[in-house]
Amino acid sequence: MAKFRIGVLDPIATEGFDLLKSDSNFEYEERIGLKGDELRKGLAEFDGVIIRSGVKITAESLEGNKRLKAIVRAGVGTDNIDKEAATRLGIVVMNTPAGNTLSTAEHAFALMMALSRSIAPAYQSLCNGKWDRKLYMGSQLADKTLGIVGFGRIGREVALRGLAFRMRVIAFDPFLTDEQATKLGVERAETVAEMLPKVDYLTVHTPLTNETKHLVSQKDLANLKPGIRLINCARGGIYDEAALVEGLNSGQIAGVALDVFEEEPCTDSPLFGMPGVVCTPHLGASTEEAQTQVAVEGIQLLLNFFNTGEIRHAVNVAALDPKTLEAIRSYLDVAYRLGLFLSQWHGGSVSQCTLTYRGEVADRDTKLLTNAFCAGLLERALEEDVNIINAELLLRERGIELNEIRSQEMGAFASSITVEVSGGGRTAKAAGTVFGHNMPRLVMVDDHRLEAYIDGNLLIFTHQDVPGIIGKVGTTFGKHEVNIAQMAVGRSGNQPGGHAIGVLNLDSQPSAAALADMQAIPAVETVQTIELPAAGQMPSWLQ
Ligand SMILES: NC(=O)C1=CN([C@@H]2O[C@H](COP(=O)(O)OP(=O)(O)OC[C@H]3O[C@@H](n4cnc5c(N)ncnc54)[C@H](O)[C@@H]3O)[C@@H](O)[C@H]2O)C=CC1
Ligand SMILES: O=C(O)C(=O)COP(=O)(O)O
Repeated sequence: MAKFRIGVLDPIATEGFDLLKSDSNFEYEERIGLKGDELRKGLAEFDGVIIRSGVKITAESLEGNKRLKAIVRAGVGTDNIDKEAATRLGIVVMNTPAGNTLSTAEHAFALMMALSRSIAPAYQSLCNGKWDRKLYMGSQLADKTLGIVGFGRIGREVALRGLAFRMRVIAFDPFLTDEQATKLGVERAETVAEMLPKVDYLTVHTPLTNETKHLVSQKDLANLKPGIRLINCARGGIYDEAALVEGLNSGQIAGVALDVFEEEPCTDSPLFGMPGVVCTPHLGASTEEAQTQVAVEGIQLLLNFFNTGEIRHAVNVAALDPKTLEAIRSYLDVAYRLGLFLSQWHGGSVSQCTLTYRGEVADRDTKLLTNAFCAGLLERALEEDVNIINAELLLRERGIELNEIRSQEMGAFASSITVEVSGGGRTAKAAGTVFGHNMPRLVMVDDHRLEAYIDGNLLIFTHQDVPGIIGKVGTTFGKHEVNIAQMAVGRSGNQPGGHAIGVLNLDSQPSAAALADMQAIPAVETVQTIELPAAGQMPSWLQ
């Protein structure tokens, strides 16, 4: 078997390389600093890549990529990855959310202390041969108020350190409750604006979003407590850098410490060299401990993904651990086959799909099952590869409405998936289940209950439920030397004499002449072939 090829596109710790080398299913190449066309070509040579904040994976760099299946961010922020473009191509994006939490919290705190005691300029003045003790009069942290915006992993660790330094801590995060705040010994603010006039230090620990961009801008300057010190160890752009310069010049702001910048790398800024400013080049996660942890965790994510299909810490798809995958693999297969079946049985343009999960399967991760169905439904229609990562997005992008219903009621089977697709004035319906451990079955077509294999060459014929039909069908295919492996018939409402449907599993594809003879049988109304993968044959993303 060919080895999985991994690209290491930003520097990672040696422990990560050691882990990669220990698995013989993998080979890797280090390619640091790729950009533009070089990056696009490079990305197409790998099955998986691991990155940090250096390389920018844009939509252009992924264009036409048919090989890449996984991008791992050895760290937290995935803002340097165009996740929508990755999702559209069916590439899973995963990160290592906790490996650098402590180091980053410590760095934010280090910056805060450096600001309060003018550590950097005092040392610089010593280096310049001066002994200036008066100029560097500091400010004590104890009894000061620390404002924290973003109370996730890092924000909470910063709070603990603030409390240890006997600071009063006020936090704002839309997910922070009063109860949690009380338990952690902090006060909860309702808004950032409410916090600004109260805090002596403000530190931000959120991603950069539309809501957090320029969270402190020129219009907020007058609302800041005079003499405030601002720290950003999260993402550049959360503070408006121009407003910081203005606030420092007017004296409203006493100090600014930045580890991150609107444009990175940033080697030139009006802030650099201003009194009261200390900056570092994105060093929050740069400790041996954090780098070892994120490199090992990140490589492990890649090994597990390619070896077992496990999806962990994904930012663009639901998680899927090996146990769950094993438990629902057969249902993923049924859902995928129902999609393939219905795209052909409906035959027209679909505008709405409703999936109903009944029985035990309703307690499973139905989002993944729905994705598998979408992959089947789209597979024959689209040029691009469809899998459980991109299928739902591609479906919704085509304006197709998707509904999910879950019911614990079992119906005729312990578990079943029923799907109704409609569009262009036609509605088609099918249901599937799994017999035993891994025998997928089609148990309903439109309103006809039956029990048919859902693999290989299917032939579906609707007919009037009159005696002799089955014999005639058998004779017709015998004449054309097409072997019928299996036949299932379902009646509408299970009453004799009405409309019925027959599903044949054929050993080979019937010729046009065989189909014409079939259509010529009196009482046969419609005849349609449907192509499905052979039993046990699954798409690569399901193996
Ligand atoms: N400087 C560096 O080297 C590093 C920077 N980071 C950055 O630090 C930031 C925080 O990381 P973690 O704490 O690990 O993430 P996290 O996901 O644990 O926490 C983020 C918190 O921000 C909150 N949030 C989101 N929007 C908000 C808003 N509009 N207002 C207030 N709160 C909001 C969320 O509810 C969440 O609690 C991320 O941007 C990450 O990329 C992380 C590691 C290293
Ligand atoms: O984890 C994060 O979000 C970081 O910003 C750390 O960036 P880095 O991996 O040190 O380039």
